Amino acid sequence: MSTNPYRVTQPLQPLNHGQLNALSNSNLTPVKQQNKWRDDAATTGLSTATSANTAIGSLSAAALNGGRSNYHNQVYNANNQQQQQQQQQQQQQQHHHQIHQPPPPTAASKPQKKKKEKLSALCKTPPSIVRTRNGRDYRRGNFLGEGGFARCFQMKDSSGKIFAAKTVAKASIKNEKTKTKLLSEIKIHKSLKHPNIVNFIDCFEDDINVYILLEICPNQSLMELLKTRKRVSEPEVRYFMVQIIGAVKYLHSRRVIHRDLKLGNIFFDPEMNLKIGDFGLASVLPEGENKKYTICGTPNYIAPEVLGGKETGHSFEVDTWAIGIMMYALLVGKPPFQAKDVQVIYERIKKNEYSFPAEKPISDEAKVLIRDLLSLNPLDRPNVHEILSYEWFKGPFPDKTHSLSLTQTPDGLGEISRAQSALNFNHTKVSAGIYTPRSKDPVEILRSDLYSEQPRSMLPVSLSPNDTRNKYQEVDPDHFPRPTKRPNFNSSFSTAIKKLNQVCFETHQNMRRLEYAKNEDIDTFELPGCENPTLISKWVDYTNKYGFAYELNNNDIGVLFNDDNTVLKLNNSERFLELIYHENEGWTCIDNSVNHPPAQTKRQLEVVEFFARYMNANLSKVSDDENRKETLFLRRYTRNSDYIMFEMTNGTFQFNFKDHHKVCISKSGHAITHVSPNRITQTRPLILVLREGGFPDTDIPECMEKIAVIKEAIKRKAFRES
Ligand SMILES: Nc1ncnc2c1ncn2[C@@H]1O[C@H](COP(=O)(O)OP(=O)(O)OP(=O)(O)O)[C@@H](O)[C@H]1O
Repeated sequence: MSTNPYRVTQPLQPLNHGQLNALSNSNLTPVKQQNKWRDDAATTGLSTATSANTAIGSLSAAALNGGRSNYHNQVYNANNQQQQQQQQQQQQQQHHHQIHQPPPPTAASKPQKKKKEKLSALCKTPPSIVRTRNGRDYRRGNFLGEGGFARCFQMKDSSGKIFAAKTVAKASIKNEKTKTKLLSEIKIHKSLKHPNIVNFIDCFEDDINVYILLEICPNQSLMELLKTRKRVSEPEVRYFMVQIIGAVKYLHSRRVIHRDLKLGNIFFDPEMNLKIGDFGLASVLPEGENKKYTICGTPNYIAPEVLGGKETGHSFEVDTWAIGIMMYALLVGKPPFQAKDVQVIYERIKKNEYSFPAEKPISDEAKVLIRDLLSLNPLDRPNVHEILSYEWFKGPFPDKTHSLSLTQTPDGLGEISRAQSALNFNHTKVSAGIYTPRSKDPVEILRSDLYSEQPRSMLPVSLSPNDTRNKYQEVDPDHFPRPTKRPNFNSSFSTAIKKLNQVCFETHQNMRRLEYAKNEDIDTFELPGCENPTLISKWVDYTNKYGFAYELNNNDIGVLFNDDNTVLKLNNSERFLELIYHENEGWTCIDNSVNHPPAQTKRQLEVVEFFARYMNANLSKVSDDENRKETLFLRRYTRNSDYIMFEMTNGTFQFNFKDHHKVCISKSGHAITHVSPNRITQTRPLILVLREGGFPDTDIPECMEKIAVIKEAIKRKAFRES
C-alpha cells in the first residue's frame, strides 16, 4: 500500500454540504514545510498574505492546539473578543516584528517559527494526479502561493488547461462553524461571474484536502506588484481602480460584501486584468437587512465601523473604505494607518489619523478621492457608482495594464492624450461591466424584463407608435440634460457640439423669421428641397437600465446608452459604429465589424441586437423605409406630457405628438415634414405651410398649434445653449 501522498488512492468526490458535515479531523500531522515557498515579505511594510495571519481574531495557534478553530483565521466572534485579544495581540505583535522590523537575533522570533502556526501548514501537497468522481483528471503542477488558511497549486486538466487549486486541509476544519464558513465561501464564490472576479470552476475533496478549483492568475497580486515597485503611478492606479470598482459594484448589486479587499486578494490574470479573489470573509446581506455585525477584516484595511463591533454594525461601505486604503497604499507605498502595533492601527483608524507624506507627492485630485473614501462616517463615502465621476479619473488613463508594470513604470503614461484617456476610460468601464446600472448579463435582464409576466411598472415606458395614450409620462425637460452627439468619422476629436448648437439657434431664428414673413411675396424666398428626412421610426425608453433604443427609417439601429455613448448598427452592413461621447465637445467614432467586435463593446452590441429583435417583434413603424442617405444618430431627446422630441445629429428635430401625428423640422427650419398615424409622409417648405395654415389635402389636428409648440421647444434649447 502506498503511503505516498503524491499518489491518488481514490477518486475525489464533488463537495456537498452533507459530505462536508461528515468531514472529520483527519489524523494528519502537519506537513513539514520543505522549501521556502513564499517570500515572507520581511521588508514590504505592508500587510501580506502571510500577514493576514495576524488579522484580528487570528486563532491559528488555538486551533492547532485543539482549542476553538475557525475556518478563516481572520474572523472572530465579537463575544470572544476580550478572551482572544491577549493571545491575538501577542501573535500580531510577534508577527509584526516579522514584517516590519529585522527580527531580533533570538531563535525564538525567527520567521519560520511563526509559519508553523498557520493553518495552511496543515495542507498536504495534493497527489500528482487528482481524479474527481465525475472522471476528470487533474495533474498537479507548481505551488502557487499560500494564505493563512490555504495553499494553492497549479492543476492541469486533460486538455492542457491550467487552473489554480486552492487547497484547504481537512485537519484545519475542526468544527461546524468552520465548515459552514468554508461552505459559505464556496457558495458565494460559485454564484459569481464577472470579468474582474477570479472565476470559480469546481470544488471537490479527497481524504485530506478540500480543493477549490479556480481560474489561474499567474501574475500574482497587487501586493507583490507594490512590493517590487514600491509605489505605482497614478495612470496605472486609475486603471486598477476601474477594474476593482467594476467587480465591487457587481458584488454589491448581488448584495455580497467582500469584507477582505486588500492588495493581496487582488490578482492578475494572464492578460494582466485584475481579479478579486478570496471570498473567505464575504457575506450576503439578505434583502431587507442592512447591516452585519461580525468583526472581521485585515488590520490595515479594516473600516472604523467594523471596529465599533456589535453596536455599530457595518455594511457595503466597508468595501469602499478598503478601496480607499488600496488606492492610498498603491500611490504612497504603504497603507495610511500602518503601525507596528495592531492596536495603534485601530486607534489611528478610529481617529482617522493619517497624512499624505510630502516626500511622496500625489495629485490633489487623488487626495480628494482618498479623503472621501476614507470618511469615518460610512454614509459620507461615495458609493461605487459615484467614485468614477471624481475628477481624478479624468487624468491620463492607459489602454491596459502591461506586464512590464509588474516590475517597473511603463514609459509614456503621462503623455496619453485627453481624448485617448477618455476613450480608454470608457472602454475599461465597459469591460468591467460598469456601463449598466446592473451588471448581470444585459441581454438576460432585457429578456426577462421585456418578455416575462412582470408587473407593468417593470416594463419600459415606450411612446412608440400605435401605443396607448396612457404611456405618456410627465417629465420635466430640464431633467433630461441629454448629451449632444455627432460622429466624426476620422476618429479624432470632434467639435460637433458647437455646430449643432449653432444649427439649433439658426433653426429657431429661421422659424421666427418665416412666421413674420409668411404674408410676403413668396418669390423672394428660396424654397428648400423637400425630400423626406431620416426619422426615428421605433423606439424603446429603457434608460432605467441601459439607455434609449431606436430604429431609424433607414433601418439603422442605435442605442444611446446611459453612459452617454451610442452604438449604431448599420443596416445591410457588417459594420457598427461606437460613438464615444466627450462632454461639451463631440464624439469619437470607432468603426467596428459585427463579426469581430472588440471585447469591450461585445456586450453593448448584444444589447443593441436584442433591442433590434424586440422592436421588430413588438413595435410598428412610424414611416416607411428609406435608404440610408447619410449616417446620423440621436443626439438627445426630451419628453413631456404632449410629445417626445428627438434631436438628430444632422440638425433635424422630430416631434412625436401624443395623437400619433409626427412633425419634423429640418433644413435649419426651412422644411417641415408630417407623418400621419397611417405612415403617410410628406415634406414641404415651412413658409408654404405657414401661409396656407397647414398641409394641402391633409388634415393635421391643430397643425399651427403644433408648429408653435415646436418653435417654443427649439427656442428653449437654443437659448439654453447659447
Ligand atoms: N486563482 C489563483 N491563481 C493563482 N494563485 C492563487 C490564486 N488564488 C490564490 N492564489 C495564491 O494562493 C495564495 C492563497 O490564496 P488565498 O489568499 O485565497 O488563501 P487564504 O488562505 O484564504 O488567504 P488569506 O490568508 O489571505 O485569507 C494567494 O496568496 C496566492 O498566492
